[in-house]
Amino acid sequence: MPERNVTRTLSVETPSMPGNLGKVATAIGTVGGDIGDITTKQIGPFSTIRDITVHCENEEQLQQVIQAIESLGNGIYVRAVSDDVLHAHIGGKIHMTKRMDIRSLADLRRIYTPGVANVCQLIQKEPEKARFYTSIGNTVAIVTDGTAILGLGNIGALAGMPVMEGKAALFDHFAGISGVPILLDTSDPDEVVRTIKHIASGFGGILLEDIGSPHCFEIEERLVEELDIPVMHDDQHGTAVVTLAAAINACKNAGVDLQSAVVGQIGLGAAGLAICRMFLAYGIKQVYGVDRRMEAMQRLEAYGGMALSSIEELMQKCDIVIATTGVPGLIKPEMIRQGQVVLALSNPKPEIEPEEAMKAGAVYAADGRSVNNVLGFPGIFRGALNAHAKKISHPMLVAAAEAIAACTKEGELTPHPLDMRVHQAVARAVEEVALLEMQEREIQ
Ligand SMILES: NC(=O)c1ccc[n+]([C@@H]2O[C@H](COP(=O)([O-])OP(=O)(O)OC[C@H]3O[C@@H](n4cnc5c(N)ncnc54)[C@H](O)[C@@H]3O)[C@@H](O)[C@H]2O)c1
Ligand SMILES: O=C(O)C[C@H](O)C(=O)O
Ligand SMILES: [Mg+2]
Repeated sequence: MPERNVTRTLSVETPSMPGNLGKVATAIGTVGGDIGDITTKQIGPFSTIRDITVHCENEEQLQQVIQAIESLGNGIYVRAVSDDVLHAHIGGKIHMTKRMDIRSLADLRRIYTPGVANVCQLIQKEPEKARFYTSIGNTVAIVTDGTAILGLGNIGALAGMPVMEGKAALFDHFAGISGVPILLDTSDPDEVVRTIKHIASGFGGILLEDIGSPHCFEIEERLVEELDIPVMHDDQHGTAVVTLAAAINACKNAGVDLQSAVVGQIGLGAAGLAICRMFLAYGIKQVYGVDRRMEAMQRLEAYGGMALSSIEELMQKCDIVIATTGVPGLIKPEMIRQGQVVLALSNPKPEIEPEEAMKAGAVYAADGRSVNNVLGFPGIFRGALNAHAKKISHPMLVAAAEAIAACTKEGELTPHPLDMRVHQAVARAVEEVALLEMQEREIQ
């Protein structure tokens, strides 16, 4: 099945006569369009209007679909073409809402002045009570500087807002956490760290999102060190957790020992380097990497990985290949080695389509839609917030990866992202490890 990146809803008018819908459907299929939903909007004595959702490989094919319908003639034509994805974004995807009714003046005085003043003074005297009497303990800032929005590059924080709103929607849905997008107009580590520290008291945690490398490393390290709430760069550790889960399952399914597998990472930016560090810390001995930037390769070597000089060499050498470069089509089918596991994780388009990799001989192949950090970050923060953890430690991340792996159906690499049990299992596993770590620290 070819990749279908363009989805549009066509408003199609036909004379109200049996057979016309069939003609339209055949016209769409003849040029390769794939029909999704069909909704009848209006049936009149003379004409019928239907919304037909069509998935196409590209814009060119969409135009062919429209032409094919129009060329049917006899009163059949396309009235309008609309973009459902764009439509779904009108007004944004999130909204902050109240948690109680405001029906009477008594309600008003209880939740607002004068009642609220007492609560303020209580928190002034005992700041730790803010976690109990405000939403802070359940609110996470989703912070971006817009420098690595998906694989679209440095498009700015404002253009990245739809992604941040998406992450906030996922936080709410999968973990009941309020995510608040924060857009920064600076990438300077000093300024980013200073800004986040100035706003941190209003949040129970900080999720750094789509902040490019190498400045993301310094920003995260400093914030983890200087703040006493969980801070995690999703593109680094959220991705590493889910990739480790996929690798655990790939090896289990193939009857291979993960620790002795040869792993290759193409692209050693935020996601790629964190994946290598996670794999090395998990005990995998041979982790190779390539990047077009020398300093990224040096960073890999500093963590115990091995740099290679070309993608071709890496593809020859490795049993499991992971790519996070943001470059669609970077892996050519002829580079695939028989029996390889290929995880091409760049969004919105992978380095190679999974179907193409499988056709070329891969034993397992996945892209960034199925191996996606959505499986990790909601549960990781839920667990950390539940435990009142001050940091997200490596063992907490490993526990998350193992929980994701354990929730996966036999023969697959990752679980279904909409399966609530996965997010609950991740939260439980992370909370347990966090509480254990806190107990151990108290004993010492
Ligand atoms: N599936 C997921 O959950 C997930 C999570 C995070 C990131 N990603 C994807 O990974 C990609 C990278 O994200 P990032 O945050 O790591 O960005 P980044 O900018 O930090 O890293 C990209 C790295 O790829 C390298 N690179 C680019 N082109 C290359 C080439 N031709 N050959 C070798 N190296 C090359 C760059 O030098 C850089 O080091 C994006 O497309 C993003 O969508 C996916
Ligand atoms: O946003 C996603 O879908 C995953 C990831 O955070 C990315 O940047 O690609
Ligand atoms: Mg991201």
